[in-house]
Amino acid sequence: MTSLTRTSSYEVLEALRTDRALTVVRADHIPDAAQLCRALAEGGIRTVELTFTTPDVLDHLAAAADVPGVLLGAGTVLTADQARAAIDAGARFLVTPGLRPAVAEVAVAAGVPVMLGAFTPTEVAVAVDLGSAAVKVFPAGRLGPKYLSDLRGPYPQVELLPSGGISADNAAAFLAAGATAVCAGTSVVPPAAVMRGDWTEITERARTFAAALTPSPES
Ligand SMILES: O=C[C@H](O)COP(=O)(O)O
Repeated sequence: MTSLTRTSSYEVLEALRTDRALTVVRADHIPDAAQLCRALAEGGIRTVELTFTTPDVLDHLAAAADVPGVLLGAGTVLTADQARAAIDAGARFLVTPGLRPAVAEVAVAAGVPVMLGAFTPTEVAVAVDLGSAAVKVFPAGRLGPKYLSDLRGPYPQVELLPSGGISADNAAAFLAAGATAVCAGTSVVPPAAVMRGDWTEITERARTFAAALTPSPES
């Protein structure tokens, strides 16, 4: 294991409640995962998810797991084997796109926070029952902030993380609708910028996104 430090659900949730954002990296190639994480942190986003759709993601997790000031996790975790491997590589939290009981089982047993994906009210309840620290609502952008506030009605105690189609243009609306934090992928971390190693662009996008999370006093 790269990092001997376990991260509790409390720590992950506190980071998300404070920063109100998580970035999702979904590129076919990452030239330098540590540099990518530094670029995001410099722009004000410290919680980063590297996904299993990226080849060699385990190597990238190991390379960036100990970047200071960054909370790094694994996303698109679909199987128990992937969950175990991600934890061994240093992932401090796991995210799934949908309900994956086997992933939840591994994470809960290892004491690693897991955020299961859900879309319907029934799935949100199942995710909580499976031990999800917070529930990723995916693809939230399709139905918009009102859908998130509708989910909050029966589940005021559930930490919801909308994902899919989130950008600087709609992030504040999702937060106002009750999201604990928003998950942004391509709008903050465009795969093309990652693949060419354009860390300046990534930092700028992170900065713009972070600034959009807090409505201006006039608005
Ligand atoms: O799993 C999360 C998504 O890949 C993020 O989607 P996005 O690129 O629309 O933000």
